[in-house]
Amino acid sequence: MTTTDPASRESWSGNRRVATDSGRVVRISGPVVSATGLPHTRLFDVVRVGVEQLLGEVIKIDGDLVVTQVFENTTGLQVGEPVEATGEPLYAELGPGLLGAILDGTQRPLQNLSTDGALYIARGADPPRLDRDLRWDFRPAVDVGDRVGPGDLLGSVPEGRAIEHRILVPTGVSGVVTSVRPEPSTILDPVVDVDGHPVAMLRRWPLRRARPVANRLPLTVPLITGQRVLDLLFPVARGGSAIIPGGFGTGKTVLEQALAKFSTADIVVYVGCGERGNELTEVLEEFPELSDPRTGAPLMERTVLIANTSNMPVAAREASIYSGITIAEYYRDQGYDVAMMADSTSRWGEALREVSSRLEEMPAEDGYPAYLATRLAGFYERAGAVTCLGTPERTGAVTIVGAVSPAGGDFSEPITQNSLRLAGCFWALDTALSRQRHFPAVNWLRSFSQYGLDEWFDREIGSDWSPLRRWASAALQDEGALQEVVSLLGVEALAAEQRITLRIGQALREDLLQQSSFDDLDASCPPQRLLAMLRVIHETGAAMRSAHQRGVAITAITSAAVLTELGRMRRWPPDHVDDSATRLIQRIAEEMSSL
Ligand SMILES: Nc1ncnc2c1ncn2[C@@H]1O[C@H](COP(=O)(O)OP(=O)(O)OP(=O)(O)O)[C@@H](O)[C@H]1O
Repeated sequence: MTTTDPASRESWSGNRRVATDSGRVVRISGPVVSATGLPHTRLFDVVRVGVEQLLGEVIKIDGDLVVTQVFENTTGLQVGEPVEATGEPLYAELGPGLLGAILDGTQRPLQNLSTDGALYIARGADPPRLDRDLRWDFRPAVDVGDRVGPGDLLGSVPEGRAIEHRILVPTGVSGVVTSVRPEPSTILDPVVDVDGHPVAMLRRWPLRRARPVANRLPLTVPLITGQRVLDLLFPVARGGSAIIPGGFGTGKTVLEQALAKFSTADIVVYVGCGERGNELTEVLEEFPELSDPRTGAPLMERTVLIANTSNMPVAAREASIYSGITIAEYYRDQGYDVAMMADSTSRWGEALREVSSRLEEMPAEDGYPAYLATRLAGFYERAGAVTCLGTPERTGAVTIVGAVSPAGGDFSEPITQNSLRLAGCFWALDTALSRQRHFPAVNWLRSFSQYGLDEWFDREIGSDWSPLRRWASAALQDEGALQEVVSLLGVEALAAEQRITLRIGQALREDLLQQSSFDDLDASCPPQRLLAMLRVIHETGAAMRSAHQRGVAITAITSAAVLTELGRMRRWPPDHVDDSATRLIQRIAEEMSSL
């Protein structure tokens, strides 16, 4: 067996928290703690700070002064207390047992949820990130004598009902399989020997480094979100990225949660970053109750929740983002389609700003550090659809959806602007729409998607998808322009043809784009149903125009009682949408011709 760097070996075989260096605290400024006496310590090495052994990470080295950010509350910490360096960067522990977990930013299991909405974990606690005692039914995929290399499939264990957890050969390991143990094993038990060296199921990956892949693939398949406004007008690619900027209360969290529940990803990693404790407790209480709309099994069986509330130390927000994306990459490498939701990336940016100001760095725009753009880019660039390393050949994807909370809903602020340049979709939430209770409050004039997915939709859903999508988009734009005229001059100023456009725009907005996340029947809409609804609205426009050409008065056309039927499309029985659409198109045509 060959291993590259033994210090970064991924195959874990025991707890080896060894202090390589030991110094003293000389300065404390909130989460930023400086120490001396750590001459061998490197940037981003993990440190244990104070007598309570608080978890931290080196973020700056200035001569013999080592500056760290501490992921736990530093209240009570005193100058002179010891600081130990471990000589290792921050790692994620990866292996069976991750799915269904509820973790803090540094991947510690969060067990105690209090009733007042706060989440507690004892300071300095260093529990195993994954259960060391649980036995998993390892099913080998290799035989003695097989030659294996990084990323090759060694075997799998069932994790929940939906996911087969694939155990891969760690990076840096290659050779011939010399023994296989097809038996119930803990994550630390060797399951395969390669050239006589044991390989267990647990992996350790540094959080800040993207994982190697064989190949990045073009993004040609959508991640179906179940949200009509997104799938129709601003679809996100599987392996792409999207941001949801929106002012206070515009529906970012509700939308992120809807995506976590209903998108077509195999696995969801949901990171609640710096949001209010009660909001996150709601998520933590609600998710375990939910069942997977696809399999009926508990949704948590394919979900990992990372919670980092606003009352937790700011530095841990960064760790929660990196933990989330590393877990997402881990399942991607197994060949899964993973979606990572981050709510909210602004709170991470604010944490960077706070730490940077305590470091007395030169601030850039709005007080954010000059490296804000690079940090955000490093995160969004970890999205992608890839051919994974190793055999059998498999593809996987990580799609990132990041909420952004600009103060006062002002999209010109640095986090929105920097994220906008990086993400392929911009789903702009609009305060005016949310005040009108138009949800999801995605503004169809300001949002965009850069992914060309028409070909997929035309092939897989219906060949009229892309023409109808273009028609709907143009109709909404035209209606927007006409609304301005109406607000100045009144509806009477419009020609009959324009009043039909106005009514069709209204149908698109109210009967198609609006979708309540709290309506069990309508919270998620498959694309086939969406297309059927769109066809009906399109045909309604045609029927109204032909009535107008026959000389029917415009007020009779736009106020025809049958138009209220459009509002009932969302209640169609799921199995008969095409029949329901055909019947409604016929009925509207008949009623329009009887006017
Ligand atoms: N898709 C939706 N369907 C129905 N109601 C919605 C939807 N989205 C948002 N709402 C309503 O808007 C409220 C606020 O939504 P949410 O908490 O997601 O906003 P937010 O942007 O995350 O807020 P904050 O800025 O506080 O983080 C919800 O409690 C709900 O009443």
